Amino acid sequence: MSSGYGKAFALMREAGQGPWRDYTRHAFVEGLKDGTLPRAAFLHYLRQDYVFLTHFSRAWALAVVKAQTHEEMQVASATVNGLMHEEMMLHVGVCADAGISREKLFATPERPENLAYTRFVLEAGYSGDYLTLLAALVPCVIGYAEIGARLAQEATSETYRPWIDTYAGDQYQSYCRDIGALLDSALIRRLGENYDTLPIWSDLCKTFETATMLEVNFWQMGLTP
Ligand SMILES: Cc1ncc(CO)c(N)n1
Repeated sequence: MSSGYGKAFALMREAGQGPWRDYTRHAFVEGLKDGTLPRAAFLHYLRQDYVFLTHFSRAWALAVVKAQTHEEMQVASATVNGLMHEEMMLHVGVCADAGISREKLFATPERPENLAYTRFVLEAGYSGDYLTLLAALVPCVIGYAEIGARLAQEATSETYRPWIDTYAGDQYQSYCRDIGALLDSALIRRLGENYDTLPIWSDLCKTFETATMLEVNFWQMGLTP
C-alpha cells in the first residue's frame, strides 16, 4: 500500500485503480516514454496545459484560503509558488523555443476537456471544504510525480526528457511528498485516525476518481490537436 506519497493517497488510488491505470499508462504517456508522440500533439498539449495550470494555481490558492493551520497554508502556498514559478516555466520555455510567445500562450483557446477539468476542481474549491478540494487536486499533482518517476526509469528516447525531468526531479517529487503528508494530516485533523471508515470517505474517493477520469480525457485531448 506504500506509495511514498502517504497513506490516504495510496488508499484513494487503490479505490479507483482502473481509472488510475488509464491515467498513468495512457497512450500519450507511453508516447512521451518512447518518443513516438508527434511534436504537434506535444505542443498542443503543452499550450492547453499552460492554461490548465493557470486555473489550477487558482484552485491551490483556494486551498490557502480554506486551510486551518499555518502548516496547511504553507504547503498550499508553496504549491501555488511552485506551479507558477517552476512548473509553468517548462511550458513557457518549450513554447518560446517553438516560436510561441507568452502572450500567445496565455491566449490559447481552451478546449472543452480542459475547461471541464479545471472548472470541476475550482468548483470543489468554491463550494467544497478543504478535504474535498484536496481530493480533487491530488490526482493531478501526484499522478504526474508517479508518471515522471516511472518514465525517468523506462524512457527509451531523449525526445521528451526535459518534460520527464521536470516531474521526476527532486523539486517536484519533494512537493508531492509534502502534499501526500498534508492530505494525511488534514484528514486526521478533521476526521480522526479512522477517517477511512466514515461515510464521507467514499465521497472523497469519488471526487478523487472523477479528477482521475478528467486526467484521462486530458491526455486524450492531447492526442487530437
Ligand atoms: C492536466 C495536468 N495534470 C497534472 C499536472 C501536474 O501539475 C499538469 N501539469 N497537468
